[in-house]
Parts: sequence; C-alpha cells; structure tokens
Amino acid sequence: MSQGPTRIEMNEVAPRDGLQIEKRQVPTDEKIAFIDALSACGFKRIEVTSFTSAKAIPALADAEAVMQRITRRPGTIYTCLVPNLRGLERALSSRADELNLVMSVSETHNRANLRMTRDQSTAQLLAMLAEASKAGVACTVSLSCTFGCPFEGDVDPAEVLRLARTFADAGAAGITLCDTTGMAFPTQVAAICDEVSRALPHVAITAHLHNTRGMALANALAAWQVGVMRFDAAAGGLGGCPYAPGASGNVNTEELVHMFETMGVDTGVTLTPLLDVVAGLPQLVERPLSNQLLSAGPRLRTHPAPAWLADHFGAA
Ligand SMILES: CC(=O)SCCNC(=O)CCNC(=O)[C@H](O)C(C)(C)COP(=O)(O)OP(=O)(O)OC[C@H]1O[C@@H](n2cnc3c(N)ncnc32)[C@H](O)[C@@H]1OP(=O)(O)O
Ligand SMILES: CC(=O)CC(=O)O
Repeated sequence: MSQGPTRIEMNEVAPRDGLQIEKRQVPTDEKIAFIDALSACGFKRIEVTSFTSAKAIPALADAEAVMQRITRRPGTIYTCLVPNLRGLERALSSRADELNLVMSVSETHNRANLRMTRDQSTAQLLAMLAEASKAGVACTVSLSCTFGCPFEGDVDPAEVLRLARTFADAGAAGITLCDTTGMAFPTQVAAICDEVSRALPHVAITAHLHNTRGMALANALAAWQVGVMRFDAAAGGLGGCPYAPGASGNVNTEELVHMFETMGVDTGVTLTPLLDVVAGLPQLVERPLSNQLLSAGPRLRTHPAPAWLADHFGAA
C-alpha cells in the first residue's frame, strides 16, 4: 500500500455542514457549547457556521452571535463558509480566522444551491479573494460536485482543474475538492486529487467527502495515498447540502480519526473527548444516530473473558 503523509490536518465541519440540514434548529447556546466541546479535541480547523442568506439556510441565521460567543482555543483556526460578497463582509466583521468560499463545478447544482450561474459565482469569488487579501485573511475555495453531480451525473475533471487554477492564480491558499452527494470512488479520488495537487503544488488540497454510498473512508484513504493531508469531516457523520437531492452526511470524524490513528498517522485529534461529544449528538439534533465506533469502541477496547474459561482451563 502506498504510504501517505505521517501527519494530517482535521477540519471539523459539523457545526456548519452538519447543522445546516438538520430539522431541529439548534439554539445558539447549544451550538456554542457544541463548538467549545469540539475545540477541546484538538482540531486544526473548526468550520463554525456560514454567512449565507437566512432564507436559504435558516438553521445558521445566528452566525454572528455564534462567532462572537465561542471560546477560541489557541492552535485552532475558526473558519466560516461564505457564498458571496455580503457573506464575506459579515464574516470579516465577525473576525473569522479563515474563509471557506464555495461554488460548484456543476452548473445545475450551482444554480440550485447558490442561485447564481457558475460565471456569476466565479466573479463573486474572485472579488472576495481580492477583498480577503486586503484584510489579510486566507481563503480556501470549496468546489462542490467535483466527483459527480446529482443533477448532471459525471463532471469533467478538466473543469475541476480549470476552476481550481483560476482561484489558485487569484490567491486562494487552498482548494477543497468536494464529493457533495457521495458519488466519488477511490480510483477517481486518487486520480483527481493527484492531478490537482501536481498542477497546483503551492496550494493546500483538502478532501471533503460525504458517505452517501458508504465509500467515504475508502475515498479518504485513496486521497491520503496520493498525498492529501487535509480532511473535512463531521462528528457523528452529520451533514449534507439542502440543495443537493439525496445528500447525506459527511465522512464521520471519529471514524476517520480512528482509522488514521490506527495506521500511525497523527491527526492531532484526541479520540476520547471527541467520542463524548459524539455521544451527545442525538440530544443536540433530537433524532437517533447510529454509530459503529461509539458502539464497538476503539479497536483495542477489550472485554473480560467469560468466567467459565477459568473453571475449564484453570487460571491464565
Ligand atoms: C454544498 C454545500 O453544502 S454549500 C452550503 C449549503 N448551501 C448554502 O449555504 C446555500 C447558500 N445560498 C445562499 O445563501 C443564497 O443562495 C445566496 C445568498 C448565495 C444567493 O441567493 P439570492 O436569493 O440570489 O440572493 P440575493 O442577492 O437576491 O438576496 C436575497 C436575500 O438574501 C439576502 N442575502 C444575500 N446574501 C446574503 C448573505 N451572505 N448573508 C445574509 N443575507 C444575504 C439579501 O439581502 C436578500 O434579502 P431580502 O430578500 O430580505 O432582501
Ligand atoms: C462546502 C461544502 O459543504 C461542499 C460540498 O459538500 O459540496
């Protein structure tokens, strides 16, 4: 098996990607407690919220209040999703450490999600990169539907590269390759991540994977094997785009951390407090969540041997 980086950066996106699609509109105080608990786990980045239209994403309408009241842990970068210049102004006023700009590689998904053509989004993002640069705030650009679109099917990888290059040339510090509705498969992830990283070696590549078809961990492994060292993930596997039919949760943070840590890859995240946060998620989102890692425990959780063994074989 090819060896990827020995250290990766984990970006926790549940407060934004997770809560944007939940039926329950989580009260501001509970969001803040959730983010503060995540801060104690050691994430490199936490995507706190989005500065979007409250009509489009009502669940995150309290973005300013959340940004103002979270406790910022030194060493963690607090980032926000922004789709347009209005969102950028709000995010900068709220002292976001970094910004996650977003558009889709697919024309139909861009129109459905952002109510703009791709050309209109591109123009907004280029203007936002210029404004953010003046403010000294780094930006990543997330390219939705990189690996397939729920409306259009396959997406041309040349378009992914063209958009990534456009934003890298305009000063984006990072490009996030997003599998919005879990259409990616491992060989495709490896090929596209490799192509974009080789073409843009000065730009940090992040993999943003959804587990809609159960392939997110395999896809993460494929991205890591070609050198990707930044991963978005959501605690409890929450998440999904409300404007992408069939969307479901992100790759599950605790499973991704557990997988990489068992392989000796340093994620920076401490699993025990993270599992405590995950155990509280059904209460936060007011629905049951099934969680294999929480049920089974980390791989070296052992169980007492059956009592009859001692009777039968004698004391060990
Ligand atoms: C793949 C993913 O998961 S991405 C994340 C999930 N998806 C999203 O977050 C979708 C975000 N989309 C949006 O917020 C919207 O589609 C927008 C703002 C980008 C564009 O929507 P439009 O309706 O075309 O925007 P438009 O400029 O016409 O403004 C509509 C209203 O929203 C308001 N608005 C626009 N941008 C913002 C913003 N960034 N913050 C707050 N309000 C905004 C306008 O003031 C206007 O309000 P009004 O109706 O009270 O006058
Ligand atoms: C920003 C995102 O949330 C990206 C995606 O899933 O397409």
